[in-house]
Amino acid sequence: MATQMVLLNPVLTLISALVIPCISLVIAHLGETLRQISNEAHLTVAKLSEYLNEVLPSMLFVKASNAELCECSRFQRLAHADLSKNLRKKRMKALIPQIVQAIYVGVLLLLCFGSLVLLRSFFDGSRMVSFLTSLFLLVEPIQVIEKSDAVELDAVKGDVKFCDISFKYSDTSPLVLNKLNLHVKPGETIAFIGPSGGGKTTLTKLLLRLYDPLCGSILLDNCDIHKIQLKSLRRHVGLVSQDITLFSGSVAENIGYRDLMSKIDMDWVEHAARTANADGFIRKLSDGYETNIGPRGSILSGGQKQRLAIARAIYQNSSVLIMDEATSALDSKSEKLVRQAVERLMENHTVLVIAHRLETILMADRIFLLENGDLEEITQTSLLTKSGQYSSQISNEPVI
Ligand SMILES: Nc1ncnc2c1ncn2[C@@H]1O[C@H](COP(=O)(O)OP(=O)(O)OP(=O)(O)O)[C@@H](O)[C@H]1O
Repeated sequence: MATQMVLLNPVLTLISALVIPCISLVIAHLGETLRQISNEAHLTVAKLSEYLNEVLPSMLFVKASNAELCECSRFQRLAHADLSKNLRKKRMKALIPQIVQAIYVGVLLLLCFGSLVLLRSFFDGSRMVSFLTSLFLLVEPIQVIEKSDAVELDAVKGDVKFCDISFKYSDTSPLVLNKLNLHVKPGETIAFIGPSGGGKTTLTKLLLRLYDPLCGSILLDNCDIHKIQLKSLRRHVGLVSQDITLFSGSVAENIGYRDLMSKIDMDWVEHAARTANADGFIRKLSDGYETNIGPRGSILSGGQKQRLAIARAIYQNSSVLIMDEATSALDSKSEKLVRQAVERLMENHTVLVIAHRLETILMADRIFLLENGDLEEITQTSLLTKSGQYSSQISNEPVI
């Protein structure tokens, strides 16, 4: 387009070349302003939800302390701050395309007018239209500031690479991870052990892109996770969390959580439950797979909850699984059923497990000690000889 413009009229092209960077600067400035406003809006909504999470479960205490009015006004203050920040964000979002378009139209009109007045003699109408069209097509891509080139991954083998990863939670806090490198091959199970606060959970949070590393990159099947659509990344990387998040709703809805907004595949739900050793107890519930398990799965035992969480991971069918091993005590029969389910899970997935039980650690292909931001591979033998040293994190007993 630029060549075409030079051929049509070099003088006007020169003028346009001066104008285009100015437009880019204005657009970049608007984008930066929007980013700042968005950040502020995220903060206010975070404060509001933090407040609600704290106060709603303490309602009994609030009432007993006659503090309803005080809490009501605190809520109103936070809600109002959130509302005004979000309205500002919406206004800015709506305004930016209008401003950009107004600038384009203004510049085009200026160019039309200038060329008519100054160059009428050697710049006819058709050449003029051709020039302006070329200019428009040239400038158009500048506008795509919000378009993402993130890719969607269809199938993933489960190859994960952490390359020179460093991370800290804030500018003032110390490094949690320090130039850490790890290559996990497809189908491998890696156990992470280490002292509390060593950074095991943080490492897995980076893989899920809950946080971005300070430097370094994480690759999934050799594709930088920054370049993968977040939705796609989290479809391929599943999480079985330690606190076992179950929701009020039917067993089927909890297992088929991934498809809650579409159609849950009941055959696949039952397959997942069978693989996770959960089918037996589910069928004994009053309504089988349609039984409502109550808030946070309150009608289920600890072991049943764990098997349901594993069934959900199997249903999700992610190639990579992050498992933060639950530490709650189970009786030996239940413990065996859970262990079997975990073993089956490990068969078909790349698994990164934050392990607390010695048995789980020994099931892994490789074991890594994460301490003071560094990762050190240790063999089973040295683990067993050193087990006294890690005894606060590892136990043969189900409880740490
Ligand atoms: N959201 C957060 N903001 C600030 N610091 C955090 C946050 N989460 C964790 N940390 C800090 O980062 C460090 C690593 O925490 P992390 O949860 O990754 O450790 P961990 O090895 O998983 O510990 P544990 O075995 O006790 O779960 C700790 O010092 C912790 O205090």
